Amino acid sequence: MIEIEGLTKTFGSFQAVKGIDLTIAKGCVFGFVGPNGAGKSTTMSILATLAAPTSGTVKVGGFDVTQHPKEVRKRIGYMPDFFGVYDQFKTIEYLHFYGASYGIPKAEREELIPQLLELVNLSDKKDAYVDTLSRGMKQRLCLARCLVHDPDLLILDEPASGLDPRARIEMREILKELKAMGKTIIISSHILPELAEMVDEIGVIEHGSMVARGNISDIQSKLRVKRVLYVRLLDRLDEAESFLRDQPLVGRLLRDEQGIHVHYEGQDEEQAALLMGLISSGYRVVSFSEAQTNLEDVFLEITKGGENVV
Ligand SMILES: Nc1ncnc2c1ncn2[C@@H]1O[C@H](COP(=O)(O)OP(=O)(O)OP(=O)(O)O)[C@@H](O)[C@H]1O
Repeated sequence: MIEIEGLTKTFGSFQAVKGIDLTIAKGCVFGFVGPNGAGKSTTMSILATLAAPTSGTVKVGGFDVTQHPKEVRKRIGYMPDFFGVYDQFKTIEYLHFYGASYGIPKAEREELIPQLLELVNLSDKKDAYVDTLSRGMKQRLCLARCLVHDPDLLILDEPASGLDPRARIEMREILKELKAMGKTIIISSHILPELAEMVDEIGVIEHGSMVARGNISDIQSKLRVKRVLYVRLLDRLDEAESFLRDQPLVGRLLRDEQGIHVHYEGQDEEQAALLMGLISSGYRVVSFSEAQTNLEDVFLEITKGGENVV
């Protein structure tokens, strides 16, 4: 659905995008993650035909964004990070306005728009003025607007930003439905955990370069992000702590009342040996488990200085 090769974009002497290659298959939900100013919006606006590449090629559904922008526009729905919503419209009028702009006949719109409102959970707000909607509702309305012409690809720039947890869950559920309808979705965020729950794959961009790409667990293992083990003991915590400190591959230790968090660089084999060592030394281990690696840590690890190129 998306083929990007050697994409660069410069503004004056500043290079915002520095040679990105990216292929996204049809039906994939792809998360584009990176800190503020990394180049996500620039790349997405090029995909949406609103900015021209400085060099490289970008194709959507086989059509080049520079040579065939109209063909590309038919196939995409673009939700920018800042959008206007024409406050004087009611929700339903707003969607009719966009539908008409795409040349959809009135009779067709009469059928389509209630379905779209249903999809984004705004049926009960159809007669509300747009300026009375909450931020989450406006985001969902904007998503419905992107869908009026039934595009194959959705380009969503930070659709969850500024939403409370409940509104984020709603957005995630809608994206799931869109995926089930066969849409390809590229979605950006500067918060990795926010995306992790919604996407099949992620690409991490920093300073205009793609520094990592894959599914979350691939990226974690490629970066060999340290495991964090939690060892809960019945007693002798002080002794266990110094025992653990002397073991190979053990990093930072953090104590709480019942146990010890162990930053550990070993793999499964070594981890099993560590547990055997504790038990054979007489420590009464209640539990020995791998704590979930914090995605925020993974993200910081990937983007520190842009040197961890995967
Ligand atoms: N029209 C422009 N003129 C000059 N510089 C620009 C322009 N648009 C973007 N930039 C610069 O390009 C870089 C990338 O910006 P971009 O908006 O793509 O980042 P982003 O990853 O989307 O960040 P954010 O999460 O803050 O939206 C930034 O340093 C930005 O200041």
